[in-house]
Amino acid sequence: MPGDKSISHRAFLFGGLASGTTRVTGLLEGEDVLATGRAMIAMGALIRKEGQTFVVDGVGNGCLLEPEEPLDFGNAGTGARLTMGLVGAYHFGSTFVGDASLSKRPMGRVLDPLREMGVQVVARSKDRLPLSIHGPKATAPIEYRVPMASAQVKSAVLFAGLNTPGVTTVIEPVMTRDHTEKMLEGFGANIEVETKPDGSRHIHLQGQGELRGLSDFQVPGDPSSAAFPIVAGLVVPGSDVTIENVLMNPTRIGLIETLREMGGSIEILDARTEGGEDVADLRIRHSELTSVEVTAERAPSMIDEYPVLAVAAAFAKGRTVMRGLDELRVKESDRLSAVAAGLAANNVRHEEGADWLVVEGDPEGRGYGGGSVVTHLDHRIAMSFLVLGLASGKPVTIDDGRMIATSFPEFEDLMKGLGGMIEPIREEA
Ligand SMILES: O=C(O)C1=C[C@@H](OP(=O)(O)O)[C@@H](O)[C@H](O)C1
Ligand SMILES: C=C(OP(=O)(O)O)C(=O)O
Repeated sequence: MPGDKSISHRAFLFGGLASGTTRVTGLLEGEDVLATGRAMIAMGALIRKEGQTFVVDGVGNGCLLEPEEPLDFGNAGTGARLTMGLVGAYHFGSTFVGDASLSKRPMGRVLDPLREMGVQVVARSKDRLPLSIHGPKATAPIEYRVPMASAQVKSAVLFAGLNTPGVTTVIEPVMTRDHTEKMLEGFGANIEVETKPDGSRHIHLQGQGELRGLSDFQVPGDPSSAAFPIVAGLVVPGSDVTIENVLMNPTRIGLIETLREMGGSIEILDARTEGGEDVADLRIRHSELTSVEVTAERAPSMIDEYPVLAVAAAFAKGRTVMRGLDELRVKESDRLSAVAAGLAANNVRHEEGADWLVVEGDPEGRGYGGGSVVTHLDHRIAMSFLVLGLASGKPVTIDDGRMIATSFPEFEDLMKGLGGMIEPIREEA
């Protein structure tokens, strides 16, 4: 599996900021993560590759350099938002640009807390890219309650807190992926996490402390990428697939839990801890799936996996109901409507609501396929519908597969290696 995308972004950010050298293995070499690496280089970090290891020489906390050119984050929401937090606490200017998809996504969710800390923002319209930010002489520490379930917002405020005097506190009402907190601790930051009786988490970070590079940082395989061969293995008759080295952090395994509840045969082999994270190998066998109701509480632990869950649901007996999907509307595409449109184009019965989706499955799927899916520059829409095509009666076509390289550059080869028929139709130059 390619390295986890969330952890890979953070490996460049923390490694580039720490003093000393961080050696990272297993990093995802996808376009999104590489954009974050380039941004850190533009601000003074040195990054080189030795064999399979990325060697990152950091600048030291508080010592980033002003970037001379706009920082281009391409398709990468995580990279752009976390870096905005990071540079917001520096008394210099930086400009953020991105592709057509990223330029439509809301940035106000990270800019609002940064403004509270004293950061100036100049955006052409409604806090969308392209935009420029400039930090004050010293940012003011804040206590910030994250208004939506978002690890990116939580992390952006914590990154800003790193170069802010005093204690920055982030309160998250529901737990989201905890990679930033874990890595802050690993890199030596002074951080304390309290879980309150109501389940909310209060994260306190003492600013301006030293971060130290890590001599051996390993990025485990990405469960959000593993989701595609997992669902393919469950829905394609005759499959028996083993996927090695998958991150099993409890904040990331909602899809695996849901598919097991649907009757999916997913065996957890050799569960172990590596570099402070739970990791396992997974054996997946073709299964008869049954519909389930997926509650809104599960959304944060599988937020990027709903498009491919919808594909699994298409082959499950009964009506699968998924609730609490409002955040899907602000991803690389409006994923809720992109999924609904892709299902409609390929004869899968479904209903779309403001923040819910119902998929009515057909385990045989003979009538499925034949449609063309509009991906809207969204890698997960592209990969999900290619998986639908693997088990459908007729082929499924996607309009553009190039974005797959943002998170899973090996996708086509890996799926073909498993026996999947994926044919690129490339236009002659
Ligand atoms: O923090 C992260 O690495 C991510 C958080 C999630 O976004 P939100 O914070 O917007 O939920 C997720 O969708 C994204 O792919 C990666
Ligand atoms: C939402 C995603 O990424 P990002 O927000 O980093 O663009 C994703 O990878 O599914």
